[in-house]
Amino acid sequence: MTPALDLVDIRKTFDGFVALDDAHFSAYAGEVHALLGENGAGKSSLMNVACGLYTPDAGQMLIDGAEVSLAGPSEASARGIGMVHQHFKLVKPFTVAENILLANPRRSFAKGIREISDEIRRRSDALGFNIDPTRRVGELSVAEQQRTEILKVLVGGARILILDEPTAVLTDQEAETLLTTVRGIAAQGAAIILVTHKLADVKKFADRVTVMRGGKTVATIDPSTKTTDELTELTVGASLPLPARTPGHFGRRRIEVINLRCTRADGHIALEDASFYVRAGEIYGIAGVSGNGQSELAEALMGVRTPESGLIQIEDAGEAVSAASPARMRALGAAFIPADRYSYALAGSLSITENFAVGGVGTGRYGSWAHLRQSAMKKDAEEAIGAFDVQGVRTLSQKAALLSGGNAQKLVIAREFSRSPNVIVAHSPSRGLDARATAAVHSRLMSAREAGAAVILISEDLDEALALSDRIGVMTHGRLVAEFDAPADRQQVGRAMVGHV
Ligand SMILES: Nc1ncnc2c1ncn2[C@@H]1O[C@H](COP(=O)(O)OP(=O)(O)OP(=O)(O)O)[C@@H](O)[C@H]1O
Repeated sequence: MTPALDLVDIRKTFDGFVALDDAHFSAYAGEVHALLGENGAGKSSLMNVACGLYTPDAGQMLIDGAEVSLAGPSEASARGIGMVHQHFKLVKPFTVAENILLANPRRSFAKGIREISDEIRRRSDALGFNIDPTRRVGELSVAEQQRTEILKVLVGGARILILDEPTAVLTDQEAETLLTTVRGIAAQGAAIILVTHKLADVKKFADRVTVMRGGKTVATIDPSTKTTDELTELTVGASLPLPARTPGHFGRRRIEVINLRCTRADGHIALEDASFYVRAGEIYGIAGVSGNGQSELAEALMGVRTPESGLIQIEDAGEAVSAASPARMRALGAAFIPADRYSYALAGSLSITENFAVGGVGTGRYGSWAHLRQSAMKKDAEEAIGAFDVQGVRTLSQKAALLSGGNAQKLVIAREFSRSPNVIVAHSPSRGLDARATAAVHSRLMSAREAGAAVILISEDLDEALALSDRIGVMTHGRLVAEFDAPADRQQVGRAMVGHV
């Protein structure tokens, strides 16, 4: 059989840095082929070659056995290659239908917005996506935006579908549904490439897996022949368990959220009467199917969304801070790890040093705004990058946007933890991280808890929430419907997440 997509000896360098070193990869129609590798291994770069975003320095690309040289992403799309990127490429003020129109001009202009909206509804229903084509993308949760991206490439007629970490933001149930759907799409003749860090998904849903390390392909195997530990070892070395739970020593209530209410721009109530507190030395997990108010809660806590009513109180602040700016929240000792790091945590066009030091500028640590002490900024950034193992940093003046997804997240985490915060709001903090980096983030959260910080962990990964949290609140439809003390029963929490309390 001829592969639908065949990448042979692909080499790609960036300013002399070798990101892909004779990498190879092939995918057949009808298969789900997973691509594994640690953060910075070259997975996204290889797939960016496949979808016409990067031109390789050397190597061959074949579609259905015929060599092609893609002029750009639109040629890739015309040849049936569709990629859903880790960081979405949607226009937030536009509706779902407008975004899909924009991405598929040749198909959709002939059809018009009404027909495209009908097609989106039909496909969305068939896939169980529940996406309304008339909603603005900026009002959608991260998971809903991802479903929109998948619909976008399917409407575009993709038959070689590249999904870059599609389950990173989904709950078990959502991930299971999505991957089952994806298997169905493969069974109908598409080649599915699944870039992921989730080994359980690879074992359950992939027919083959290719592992990359340092820009090279190290193996292509049948995942059912390996255990999860063996796959981890092949990817990042020895497997790393979650940190052992130490008994909690809880202090006073450090942050309290009282009757918070937020309404989305479309009039939907996103948060209703949300109330909870977190004590010093405690991790409070918020579990829930994404799109149930978690993003709005995180935004309100970060100070980027003004609640309609309710309070957020931080101990010792002497004031309720429900409408405080992010700067004020930070001045009160809060640190933020948002789910959407490129919208809220990093300025991609600024350098690594600038992104790292920005939080400290207001404190006077780096001199005044007019006379910034660049050397001190660089020194701190360099130390943090070493301590947090941010890889792929060629120079500190390199733009943050050029880091791989996982390493960009590590940069955010390095900056936020370096301030010894007393309140931490972490939303899907291990999203896109490989096993080693995930373990490092988990142990950082545990150490912050031991140092007396109050941690709010909003996570769509139930295992992560269960392993780390001292108490877990479950959100559905914008309300906290149940609360469990550790050790919480997985089944019970799962039932509460789908509305059976
Ligand atoms: N446009 C670019 N310019 C400069 N360097 C780049 C560019 N794209 C990727 N790189 C570098 O190439 C290396 C491989 O990155 P890539 O994004 O392919 O890794 P990845 O395996 O997808 O990682 P992750 O799991 O973190 O997403 C990284 O060191 C990254 O910084």
